[in-house]
Amino acid sequence: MQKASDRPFHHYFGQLPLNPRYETLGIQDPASLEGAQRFTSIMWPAGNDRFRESVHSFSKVVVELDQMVKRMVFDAYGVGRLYDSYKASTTYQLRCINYKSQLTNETTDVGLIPHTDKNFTSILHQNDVGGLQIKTKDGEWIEAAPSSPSSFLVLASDLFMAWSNDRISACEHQVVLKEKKARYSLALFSYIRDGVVQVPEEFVDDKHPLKYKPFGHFDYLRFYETDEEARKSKNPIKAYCGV
Ligand SMILES: O=C(O)CCC(=O)C(=O)O
Ligand SMILES: [Fe+2]
Repeated sequence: MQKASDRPFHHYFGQLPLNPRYETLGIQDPASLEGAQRFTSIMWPAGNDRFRESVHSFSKVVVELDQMVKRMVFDAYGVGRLYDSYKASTTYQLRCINYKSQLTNETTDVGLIPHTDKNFTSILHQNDVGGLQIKTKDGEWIEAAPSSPSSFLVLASDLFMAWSNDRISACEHQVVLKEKKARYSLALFSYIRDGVVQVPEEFVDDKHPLKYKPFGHFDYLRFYETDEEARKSKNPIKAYCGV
């Protein structure tokens, strides 16, 4: 397998001791023709137009959904003025995820252990094999069953929480594999490519003191990737840049 990205968390993952059934490949900038082409040429040096077209057209639509949701949230929180510059510094990764149906002597139903994502937003789409669960604010796990085959789930991740000075919570989720079939899902992750992530001044006042220092998104990912303690922490983004 060719390592095709120097960005943290943009490469292949699989055979992880905590998540043995989870395996995923990341496609960088999937909504651009160049991004879809770059990945396709790595996997199929002789070309695969159908795959490239599917990645590109799927990602374009899901990126539009991401932008629409974020614009609504920025407007609702009174910081619509920041949306365009935020959008200009956003980059995307599409992760194609496979949960193996069975491993030899495999007994675990763990697909993915409980976590929050380390990006800004995640948009998830799963096949007919369910398993995604979301933790409510009361600490209860609920099934996130799609209402139709074309359902998408938009989750706020660590960056959305830090940027909003904790007004928005990062969504804790996990995958529990109850069926014997293979499970496939697609996750579009958004990242801040340039500059620092900073809490807007509108979110800070006497009642809401600043909770996060300005930080770079990829610096946070590198910290998380290399720091064992950070990965064990209940709230790694607070450990990284909490005030
Ligand atoms: O497979 C899913 O539905 C969720 C994937 C996920 O949470 C992740 O890759 O971070
Ligand atoms: Fe996740």
